[in-house]
Amino acid sequence: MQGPRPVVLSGPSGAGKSTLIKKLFKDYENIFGFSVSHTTRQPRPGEVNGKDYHFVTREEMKKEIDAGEFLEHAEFSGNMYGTSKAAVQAVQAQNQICVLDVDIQGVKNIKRTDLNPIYISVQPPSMDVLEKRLRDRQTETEESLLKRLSAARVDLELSKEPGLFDLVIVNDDLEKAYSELKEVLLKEIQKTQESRKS
Ligand SMILES: Nc1nc2c(ncn2[C@@H]2O[C@H](COP(=O)(O)OP(=O)(O)O)[C@@H](O)[C@H]2O)c(=O)[nH]1
Ligand SMILES: Nc1ncnc2c1ncn2[C@@H]1O[C@H](COP(=O)(O)OP(=O)(O)O)[C@@H](O)[C@H]1O
Repeated sequence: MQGPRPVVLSGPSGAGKSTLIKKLFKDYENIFGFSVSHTTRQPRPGEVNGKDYHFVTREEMKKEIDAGEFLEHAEFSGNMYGTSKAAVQAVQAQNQICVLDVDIQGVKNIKRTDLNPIYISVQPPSMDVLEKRLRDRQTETEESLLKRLSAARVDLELSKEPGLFDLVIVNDDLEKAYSELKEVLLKEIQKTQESRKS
């Protein structure tokens, strides 16, 4: 039997993807599995290697890309990010719903694969709110923050392409955004819960 459909969450840095994913994983332990990406950026305080990301050097990552080990990869804000085939396979081997957090280039590149996920865009209510949330998060330098805001403008423009996403969630009120996310995933969640009983 085919396993559950994966889920791709995309949208500007600071839109709330990680927050929504963390809520989902807390409420549905064992139903979802995170596709742990590779990145060349530095870990933030609290981030765990192998859990949040595989933190690697540019050389290591390039070597693995050349060896054909990646499903997709992209350059974002001066760093490399990518989804290894192993990251997705590890989740699918557990028969869990695989959740991928990728930028818009990732969305476009995944469309060329046979992954067949549900594509969801998480968007901020406005650029001003996005800037405030990114500043309040206190993870970025001024330079990195400005790069992210400029990438966000491009992202929001490109996201308007008809048919690119199955659902756009505007993350104004967190609980409302989370309900919308759960609703679109309900069928896959139920299927996965059922398969656990048999
Ligand atoms: N294409 C691609 N983008 C990724 C991947 N992992 C993370 N990203 C994206 O890279 C961007 C920056 O991520 P990160 O540095 O964690 O910052 P944050 O989104 O502000 O928390 C976000 O848009 C992520 O969705 C990946 O494996 N592939
Ligand atoms: N609906 C919301 N209202 C207020 N703050 C939010 C909301 N959603 C997320 N945040 C906060 O905004 C910041 C960015 O969210 P985060 O999940 O890190 O975004 P992303 O993973 O998309 O980069 C975090 O500090 C988070 O706590």
